Amino acid sequence: MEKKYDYDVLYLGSGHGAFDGAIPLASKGFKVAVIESGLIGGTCPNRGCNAKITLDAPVPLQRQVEDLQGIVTTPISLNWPKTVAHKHDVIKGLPDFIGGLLVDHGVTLLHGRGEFLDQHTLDVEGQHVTAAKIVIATGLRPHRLAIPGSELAHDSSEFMNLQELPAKIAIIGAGYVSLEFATIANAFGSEVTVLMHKEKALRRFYQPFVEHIITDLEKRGVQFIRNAGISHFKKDGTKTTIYYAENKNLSVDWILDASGRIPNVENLGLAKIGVEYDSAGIIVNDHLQTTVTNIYASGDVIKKEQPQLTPTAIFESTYLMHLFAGETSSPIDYPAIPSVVFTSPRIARVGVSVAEAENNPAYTVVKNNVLDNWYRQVTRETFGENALVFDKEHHLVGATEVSEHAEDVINSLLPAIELNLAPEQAERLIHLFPTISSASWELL
Ligand SMILES: Cc1cc2nc3c(=O)[nH]c(=O)nc-3n(C[C@H](O)[C@H](O)[C@H](O)COP(=O)(O)OP(=O)(O)OC[C@H]3O[C@@H](n4cnc5c(N)ncnc54)[C@H](O)[C@@H]3O)c2cc1C
Ligand SMILES: NC(=O)c1ccc[n+]([C@@H]2O[C@H](COP(=O)([O-])OP(=O)(O)OC[C@H]3O[C@@H](n4cnc5c(N)ncnc54)[C@H](O)[C@@H]3O)[C@@H](O)[C@H]2O)c1
Repeated sequence: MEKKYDYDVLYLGSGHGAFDGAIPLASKGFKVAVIESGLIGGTCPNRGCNAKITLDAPVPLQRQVEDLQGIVTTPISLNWPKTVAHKHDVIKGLPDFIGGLLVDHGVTLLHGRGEFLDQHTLDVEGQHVTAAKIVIATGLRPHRLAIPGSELAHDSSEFMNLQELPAKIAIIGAGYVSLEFATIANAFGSEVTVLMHKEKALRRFYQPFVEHIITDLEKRGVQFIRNAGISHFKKDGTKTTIYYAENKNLSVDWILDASGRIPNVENLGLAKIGVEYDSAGIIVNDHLQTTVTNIYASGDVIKKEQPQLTPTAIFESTYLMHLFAGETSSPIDYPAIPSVVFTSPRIARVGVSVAEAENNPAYTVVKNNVLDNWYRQVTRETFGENALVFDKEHHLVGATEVSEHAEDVINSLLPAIELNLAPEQAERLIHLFPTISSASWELL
């Protein structure tokens, strides 16, 4: 260590953008500290992925029972308060577990809000802490609509902690959070209206597949209002009224503002020390280095093209660990990063998008109705489409699927894309049979 500093590496934030790198770095003998103002582990374990997927778990089960009606005769009903309590049981130990891992590997945990005093010093609630290198991993927070009454709306964390599910819910926006939570709230019995900003939902996904999801949710009673043009919210006794379009209004019990997430870059002293950022996040070079040489950024707070997901944050914090340990000096080389929206059916994708491939003669797009595969008849799946993108040598370079098993299909196909497998190499990968993996691999 450079002796003049308290630590070799100091992380601001304790999410996946920090702890996945901090733990192995400390194990290698580096002096490491993590500053956290909230729950250890950040968004994903406490109010993101882990919490959400526990609330979602009964939904695909309900769909499967629907598909197997007659074979399975038990009536199925979903219990919201018990699911929320179960979610709490699943996630409540995670901050202590992750904190324990950090401390057991020699990382110092500093509880409190951190703010830069200079390029090597942070103030943590009055304590001055110095480090040779600092990683900003402060993540995102929910965006709030800038309209009168916006304080009457709630965010995704509040939704996941609702003890009773409101009878009538409006969801603003049509991104990941909106469509996942519309699926959950509808399955648990709420009357849901999604108010879209523009014409399209889930803009990074293949639009014909996204429309299948919307059509399915509409059949289940979810209402979609495109180009809603919301002007304001107003409290109306126990209800809240949403005023939108020209002179239209909608009275609901609860509003979820899912209009996006914005980077935590304010009040960190960044401008004072010369770290550049804008409304999309912190600006970094190809070594995740900010405009100040000893300061790096990791995870969602980075301004980037890659999806702002947990696996991306893990990859970045792991890359920085290797960089700091002197195990690489190369620029970060992102692999193919898959993404999935946990609607039901799910939509998942990886690699070259269908839209890009359809406009580029270097690629061939092969579309499959996944129900043609006998294995999908086992659970009587009712819907599923998939689009595979191949290059001229028939290497798989992209895949998108909408179906109840989309996430497993994309996970199965991922090695073919990332390792650029030639058809004869793909043939050598044998999958357990019969499984969704073997059924997906057959498509190659
Ligand atoms: C509802 C929801 C569902 C999601 N579902 C998925 C999913 O299914 N799959 C997936 O891959 N991704 C999902 N994500 C995204 C995923 O949660 C993030 O990509 C991931 O958590 C990013 O990690 P991070 O470390 O960059 O940021 P975060 O996990 O947000 O961590 C940042 C930490 O920094 C702390 N912090 C901020 N400022 C300061 C300060 N000044 N001082 C001290 N501490 C500070 C915060 O308290 C926070 O703990 C979901 C997100 C949400 C909101
Ligand atoms: N399954 C997953 O992996 C998962 C799940 C949830 C969240 N996430 C992560 O969290 C991030 C944030 O998710 P999100 O759904 O909050 O954001 P998002 O960017 O996916 O969607 C935001 C939506 O709000 C709309 N919008 C923007 N401004 C608006 C306005 N003024 N009025 C009305 N609508 C407006 C946008 O058109 C868009 O439909 C995602 O990008 C993703 O990286 C991932």
